[in-house]
Amino acid sequence: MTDVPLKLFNSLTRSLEVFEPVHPGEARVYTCGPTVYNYPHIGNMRAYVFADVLGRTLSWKGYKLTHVINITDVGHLTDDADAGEDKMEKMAAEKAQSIWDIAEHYKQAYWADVKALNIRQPAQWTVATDYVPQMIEFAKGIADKHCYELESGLYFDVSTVADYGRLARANTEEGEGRIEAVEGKRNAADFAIWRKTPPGETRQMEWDSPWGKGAPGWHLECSVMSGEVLGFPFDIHTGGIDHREIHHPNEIAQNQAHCCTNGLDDPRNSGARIWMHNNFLVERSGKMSKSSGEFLRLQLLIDKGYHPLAYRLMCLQAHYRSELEFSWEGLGAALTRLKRMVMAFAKWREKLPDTQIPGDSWERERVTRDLVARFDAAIANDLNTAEGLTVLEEMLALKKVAPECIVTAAAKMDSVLGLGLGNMERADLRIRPKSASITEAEIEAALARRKEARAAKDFATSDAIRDELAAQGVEVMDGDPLGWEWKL
Ligand SMILES: Nc1ncnc2c1ncn2[C@@H]1O[C@H](COP(=O)(O)OP(=O)(O)OP(=O)(O)O)[C@@H](O)[C@H]1O
Ligand SMILES: [Zn+2]
Repeated sequence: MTDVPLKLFNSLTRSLEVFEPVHPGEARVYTCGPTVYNYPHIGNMRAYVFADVLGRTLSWKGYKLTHVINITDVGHLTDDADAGEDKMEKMAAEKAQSIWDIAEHYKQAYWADVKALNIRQPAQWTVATDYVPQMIEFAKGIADKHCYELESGLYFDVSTVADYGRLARANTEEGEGRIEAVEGKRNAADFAIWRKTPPGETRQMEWDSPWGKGAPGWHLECSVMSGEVLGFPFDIHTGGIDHREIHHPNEIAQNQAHCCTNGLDDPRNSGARIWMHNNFLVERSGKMSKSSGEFLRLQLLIDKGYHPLAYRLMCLQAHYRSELEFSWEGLGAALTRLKRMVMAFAKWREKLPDTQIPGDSWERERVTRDLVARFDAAIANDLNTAEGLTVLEEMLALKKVAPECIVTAAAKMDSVLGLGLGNMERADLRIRPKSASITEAEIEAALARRKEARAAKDFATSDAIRDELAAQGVEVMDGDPLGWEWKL
């Protein structure tokens, strides 16, 4: 069944590669986590839905997965390169709160979204500020050969490693034109691995180091946390497509320097074998961003009555390497599709015999075996979740198949998709929008009265109830094929 080799798109080579684990039978994955200076927008969450599907796929393929996601609570500047202020310091100043409080609040908010989207818990969440001593050690190890000191910090000289910027395929001479000119920098693309606190200033977060009081650079953080927990080289490093341009090339440069110093002599040792990137969720007006004022949070979707897993499904409908445009209509369509799947699955579940069903029951029938194999081939082809979904739907639409075969095969497919079909009822998908003035219980009570009136052929009362509900924004849907009866 799981014998189709897993192929993944490696951004380093810009090609599909068969996954060959560094450690037989294992898969070690590092995902760049959020900078917890603000709520994540749903675009950010696309990056974690993608990483989650990757992890689930590796588990499906039988690898023992170790997944690490970090929490950045220091060092990420308002520009990915060396320009601007520390995002955390800036927000703390704006809110007149301590950075630690800011970090805690937004980390919890992020975790709430992770849970709502059925993103599995990684083996470890690494928090940047817990690893500062290791970051200093790492920097000390590469400082002599690869770095130089300026007034503002310790800088990495990108000309000291072979083939810098190959991930971005950027022209390093121009440094993409985004890198702030710092007096004394040897190459435009050189970056700070340690930022000194300017004389006369105190930062809320600062540590002593051989280069003076200061804070680690954002790129250093991810090199250190990934190497510490997973060991170089590990299998897969993931992040959003923007990280392909600056953050990950800089991580790679540091990893190369570190690995060479530590006897892993290949000058192109990038730290991770495969680098994978999800494309952006965009709005009609452009890339979604929380730096630009109003932004879409998962909670806003819920407040408007959309189940968060409809957003997960929306992500799965697109390939992770394609841009995905967000629209409310698209989200509504995803919710309807999810409802259909949940209801179809529930129908099969109702038909199950009372006995305990073995998880491998799907292997008994040819049709479910074939469909699981097709699902496997889709997912093994660089995570083609869109096709995986249609295979699942095709199976749920079958007739005259033993229900235990369908239910176990669907549960198996859902272990990759993560839609939670097994523990959802259609009523769970009906969320009352925050703006609604009427409660679900009130709606249900009104509908029960209306049903009685109709049974008694009292159509005047029945119509009056419908009109009352309409006045409160509730649309009664007689004969709704999905059996939803009402919507707000
Ligand atoms: N619109 C988007 N669609 C998909 N992924 C995104 C989008 N914007 C950011 N990401 C990814 O989300 C993850 C978390 O990013 P992070 O917390 O650093 O947010 P950010 O870069 O400060 O956000 P923004 O720049 O949108 O304000 C990263 O992997 C990043 O590449
Ligand atoms: Zn990172």
